[in-house]
Amino acid sequence: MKTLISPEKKDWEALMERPQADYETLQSTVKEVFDAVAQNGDEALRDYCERFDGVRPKELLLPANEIKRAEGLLNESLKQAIQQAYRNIKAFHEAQISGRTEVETQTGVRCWQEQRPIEKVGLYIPGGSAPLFSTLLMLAIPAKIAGCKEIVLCTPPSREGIHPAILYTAQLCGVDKIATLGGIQAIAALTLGTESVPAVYKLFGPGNQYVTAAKQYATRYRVAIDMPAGPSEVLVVADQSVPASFIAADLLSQAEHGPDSQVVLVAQSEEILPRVQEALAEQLAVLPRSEIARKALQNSLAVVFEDREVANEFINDYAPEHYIIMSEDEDYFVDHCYNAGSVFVGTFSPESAGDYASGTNHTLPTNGYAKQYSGVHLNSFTKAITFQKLSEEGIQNLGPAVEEMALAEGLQGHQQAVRVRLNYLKSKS
Ligand SMILES: NC(=O)c1ccc[n+]([C@@H]2O[C@H](COP(=O)([O-])OP(=O)(O)OC[C@H]3O[C@@H](n4cnc5c(N)ncnc54)[C@H](O)[C@@H]3O)[C@@H](O)[C@H]2O)c1
Ligand SMILES: N[C@H](CO)Cc1c[nH]c[nH+]1
Ligand SMILES: [Zn+2]
Repeated sequence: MKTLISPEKKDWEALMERPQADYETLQSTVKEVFDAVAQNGDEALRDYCERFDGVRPKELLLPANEIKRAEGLLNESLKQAIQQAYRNIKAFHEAQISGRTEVETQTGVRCWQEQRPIEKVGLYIPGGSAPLFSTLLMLAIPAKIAGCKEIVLCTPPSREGIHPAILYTAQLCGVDKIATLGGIQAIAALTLGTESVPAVYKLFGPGNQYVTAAKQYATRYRVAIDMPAGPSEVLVVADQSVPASFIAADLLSQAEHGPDSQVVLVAQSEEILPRVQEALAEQLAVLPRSEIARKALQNSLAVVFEDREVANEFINDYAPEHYIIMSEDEDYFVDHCYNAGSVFVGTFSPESAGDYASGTNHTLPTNGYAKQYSGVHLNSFTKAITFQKLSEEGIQNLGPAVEEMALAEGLQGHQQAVRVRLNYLKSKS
């Protein structure tokens, strides 16, 4: 980890940079795959599966009996854990159901807004380096609560097929359309539609830089995306009261996701650093994914700011995907947090709790996009539609103002739509 003591503000921008693959190479690969899928459908999907994942699936959509079979392959304690997570995530997302907003803006003019589901959605479940069945809970549960009609799931195939925990979770959530597709080709299939894979209206889910670039590219085809949810990251702010082993474990929990993950420690005192370095070394020595985590740590950062206001400004500028606050200044940092995907407050709130089972969603904006995007939530799966109904009295009350404004914009057709009604009502009375 690169260590800096009170870096000056002019140097912050460089510190905010996340590890990035070469943009031009990414874009040209994404375009190549989209063009091929547009032209050759399923056949192109099989070709790219073979090239990027080393398998050529015969059936791109999994048959229902294979999905059912997974239940028998999972041990009981894992099933219980998944069910516990399911209940918490469902409870938290059900609580987000927002009713209809209705206002009579003036007499006879009634306006209301309701959430209606996005009918067709595509869920991407990462599976390149770990089978993230937890992501399936995070996406399928709110999609179901929202009432989405068609839910299509894509996840990368391996020689052993799809991991049984992904299939079990899909069945638990009531998702039965599963395509064995990963990476750019999965996103292209869900965007363009092929013989086997239906096109959807909105794409959800995290992924590596290929997946994220493909989702951003997909928006040119009239498909929406949840947000750029790329390589995982965490920022921990800590003071000297926190056990170094907690800080190290939290940093490693995200560093182990991939070599392009980034973790940041904002220490409120320099004295913390050697203790954290020691704890990191100790924990890395026994971490099965230590090679990946070590690479991520090379792109990572420890900064010291003794002044909590400066620390807070740095944190909001960095806009972390996950933000862990372990400090006696907890209330200050919570109250002054403006840019973060999800916040973990206090010494006993490890980020892993939110990754799996506390109830919040783990599909979150990375790479500084927490400045403008929220993580996935229930209304990511809905659209707010507005309605209005004007009574005779309502059009009489509102009409003259609309006419006046339409004329001032030089739009007589608009004025006419009001005038014919007002004339009609006048002739009736
Ligand atoms: N932000 C979030 O909310 C969030 C949540 C969970 C996971 N994540 C991140 O998701 C990522 C998962 O990545 P992953 O790689 O394990 O799985 P993945 O499923 O995202 O990507 C695997 C796919 O990448 C494609 N690919 C690999 N190398 C390629 C190449 N050279 N050219 C073209 N395509 C290639 C392959 O098709 C493969 O199927 C991690 O970075 C993790 O940190 C983020
Ligand atoms: N930390 C990831 C989000 O960035 C989510 C995850 C799934 N499994 C483990 N972690
Ligand atoms: Zn994680």
